[in-house]
Parts: sequence; structure tokens; C-alpha cells
Amino acid sequence: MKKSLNYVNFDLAYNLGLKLCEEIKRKDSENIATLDSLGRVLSKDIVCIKNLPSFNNSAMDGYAIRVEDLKKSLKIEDTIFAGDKREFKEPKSEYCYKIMTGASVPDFVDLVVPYELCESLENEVKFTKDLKRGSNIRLKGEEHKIGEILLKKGDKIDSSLISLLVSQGVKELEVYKKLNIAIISSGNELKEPWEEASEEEIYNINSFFIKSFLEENYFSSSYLGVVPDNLEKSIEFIKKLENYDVIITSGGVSMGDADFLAKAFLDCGLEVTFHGVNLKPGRAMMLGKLKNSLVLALPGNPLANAINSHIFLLPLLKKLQGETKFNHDFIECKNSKDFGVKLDRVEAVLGFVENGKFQATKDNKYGSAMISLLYLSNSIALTSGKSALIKDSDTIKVLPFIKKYIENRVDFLN
Ligand SMILES: Nc1nc2c(c(=O)[nH]1)N[C@H]1C(S)=C(S)[C@@H](COP(=O)(O)OP(=O)(O)OC[C@H]3O[C@@H](n4cnc5c(N)ncnc54)[C@H](O)[C@@H]3O)O[C@H]1N2
Ligand code: MOO
Repeated sequence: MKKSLNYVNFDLAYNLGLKLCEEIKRKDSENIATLDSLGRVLSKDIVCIKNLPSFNNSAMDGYAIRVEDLKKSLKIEDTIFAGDKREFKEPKSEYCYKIMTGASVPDFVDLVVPYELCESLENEVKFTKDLKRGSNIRLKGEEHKIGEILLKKGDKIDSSLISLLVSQGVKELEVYKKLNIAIISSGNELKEPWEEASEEEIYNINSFFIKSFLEENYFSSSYLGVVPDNLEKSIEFIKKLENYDVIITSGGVSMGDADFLAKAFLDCGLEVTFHGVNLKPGRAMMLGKLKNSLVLALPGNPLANAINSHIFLLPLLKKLQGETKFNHDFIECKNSKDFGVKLDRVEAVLGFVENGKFQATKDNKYGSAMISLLYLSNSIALTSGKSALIKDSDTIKVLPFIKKYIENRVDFLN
């Protein structure tokens, strides 16, 4: 193994990774049931085929009247209910209909007066407020009209998209096929959680972090086991990975005398995009292409492994999966306590955002082999390396990696 990694800067690594995704041939699409589509990505636009709403309907329980009747007392002809299939004739001038929310509004009706703005007399109703023509009537197609694009190719399906799809009676839809993702670890010191580990051995944290992290983000993956710290065996192992779109490894890619994994990938023909990123923690990372598979070798240290999964792995997988929204967004927070960072490199600082304030976990004093930090954090702030001190009350950009709920009620109204 070479004696030092050629660190590329953070931005370059991020951009090169996303560019590399364009070189990986994407798999076709498939048709699946709408109700099984949560987390999948649309491979075709969805066009409106049913106006929203599809008929003029009442927004309130009340009375369906003509504008000129607002000043009158009216008798009730009948009640129109949601789902009513009957035909309603225009009533005589001293009559009106009662109407329920969601019921179809006949053409002769100008507005609906809610019960709250009416005075009920014996067998008659009077209106206490002047309302405009069209009040409380939801018009056919006012939200979306037939022919408009409702959802775009590359949109990821969540519950809000399911609402729209169901509103159109879409039972089946076309989505990109799922990525085939392999997860492997390396290291003779590793034991699986179902095995007994001696004091000198450790449990294989990374593979199970990655697998569950991917599941949280709707990616399925196969855990294939631990590659032995041996070049020939590693090569044998790698040769069996051809059918995977993405191969995620952890450990064995820095400069240790037993870090065979990177060498084995190179011997198998890996085209390296970069090996080493100027990021702490998380610098021991390698990205490349092996035939038609994207290979992301993550650092062995569990915290570095998890941070790079958030920062690099997820955008790469999203892009490969066909999502159009694959880049990180940030929220702006006030920093709540000074913390120091190193100059001239990007530093990933774990923290907790609560009530609009970011607090660096353990004041940013921790090592990349630590396991419990993620549990204590809900976000990452990336520093640029231009300043060694992030001051209390500085405004900083934060990437929330999970929405954690908090114990105490805060005033979240604006
Ligand atoms: N001379 C240098 N040594 C190291 C450097 C360096 O720049 N120069 N970088 C350090 C950093 S930073 C990291 S991160 C690690 C990365 O090394 P590898 O990615 O090759 O990982 P390993 O050496 O195999 O393991 C590192 C560490 O992580 C533990 N580990 C590995 N896999 C798992 C797993 N699946 N679950 C839990 N823990 C795991 C392993 O036991 C080691 O303790 O290199 C530093 N060294
Ligand atoms: O990849 Mo290492 O963090 O930089 O712990």
C-alpha cells in the first residue's frame, strides 16, 4: 500500500462522486402497485387525469343559495349530501337547499353560507353576513386540471405523493428498478453480533449501521460478510460482486500493513476516482468504478464510517436510483457554545439542533472510533477550515440527518 493518501479536497470529492454516477448504467423501470411504492422513484411524469377537484363542491356545511337571496328568509327545499346522485332542480325564489361539505353544488347555486353565519327561524333560515358570489364553493379543476403535470420523473414517493397518486385513481405506476447494493466489511478483528467476541475482538458495527441506515432511507441491500485480511482471498471475494450496482465496504483502505482491500480492488481493475478526502473524520475513503459497479470504500472507524454515509453515500445512492433531488440542504442555526475546529480541512462536527440552536456534541472533542456520538446527535455541521473557532451565537449551516423529537415542548409557532 502507498505510504500516504492523496487527499482530494472535500468539494472535489463530492462533485466527482456525483459525476461518476453518470457513468454507471442505470437499470430499467418496472410497474408496481401504488400502495407498494413508498420510497421508490418515479421513472415517468404523472399527468393529471382527474380534475382536482373533479366537480364543484361545497367547502362547508350550510345553505346553497343565489346571491340575490342573501337578504331574504328562505325555506328549505331539501338537503344535498356528499355522494348524492340525485338531480336537484332550481328551487322557487323563497326556497334553498341545505348542503353538506363535499356535496356537489348545482349550477344554479352562487354560494354556500355556513351554518355559523345563519339564523334559524321556524322552518326558515336568514343570513347574517354579506358574502361574495362563489364563497365556500371549491371549483372543478381549481387545484389541478386534466393534462397538467402533477409529479415529475425522479420524484421519490412519500406519503404526500401517495395522496396525489390516489387522488387520480392511479393503481399502478412506473418506477426505477431498485439498486442492487452489496455491503461488506473487512478486518480479522471483527465478529458478527450473533457470535462471541473475546476482549481483543470487536463486533462488526459498520455493516449493520450501513444496512439499517440504508433501510431508513428506503434502500435495500445485501450484507455479504467480512472479507479476510488477505490479498488473494479479498480478490476472490471481489470477483463475485459483478452483479451489484453498488459495493459498499468499510475498513482496510488506509495505509495499514493489513489494509488489503484497496489493493485487492485495484488488482481487480477498479478505476479509482479518488482515494482520501481532506475531511475529518472520514478521510480514509476511496471511490471508484469496477466494471459497471460503483465502489465506495468507507473508513473503518465507526464514526467516520457513519459520517461519510450521511455526507457522501446517500447523495450517491439517490442519484444512482434516479432521484432528481439528491443534494444536501441545510438549515441555519445559532451556535450555542464556542467550539474549535482544525484549519485547512473540512471538519464534520456532530451536534444537536434544538429550539433553533446548534450545540456541538461533546463540544466537538471526540475521536472517530467512538460509537455513541451518533445517538447523541441529530445533525452535522461542516466547517470550511477557514476559521479555527466557531463562536457562540455565530450563525451556522447545519445538515439535519434525522428529525429527532425532543423532551420539552418549545414554542414552535411562528
Ligand atoms: N498511518 C496512518 N494511519 C491511519 C490513518 C492515516 O492517515 N495514517 N488514518 C486513520 C483514520 S482517520 C482512519 S478512519 C482509519 C481508517 O482505516 P481503514 O479504513 O483502513 O480501516 P481499518 O484500519 O480496517 O480500521 C480502522 C478502525 O476501525 C475498526 N473497524 C473496522 N471495521 C469495522 C467494523 N465493521 N465495525 C467496527 N469497527 C470497525 C477497526 O477495528 C479499527 O479500529 O485509519 C487510521 N489510521
Ligand atoms: O477516516 Mo478517519 O476519520 O478520518 O477516522
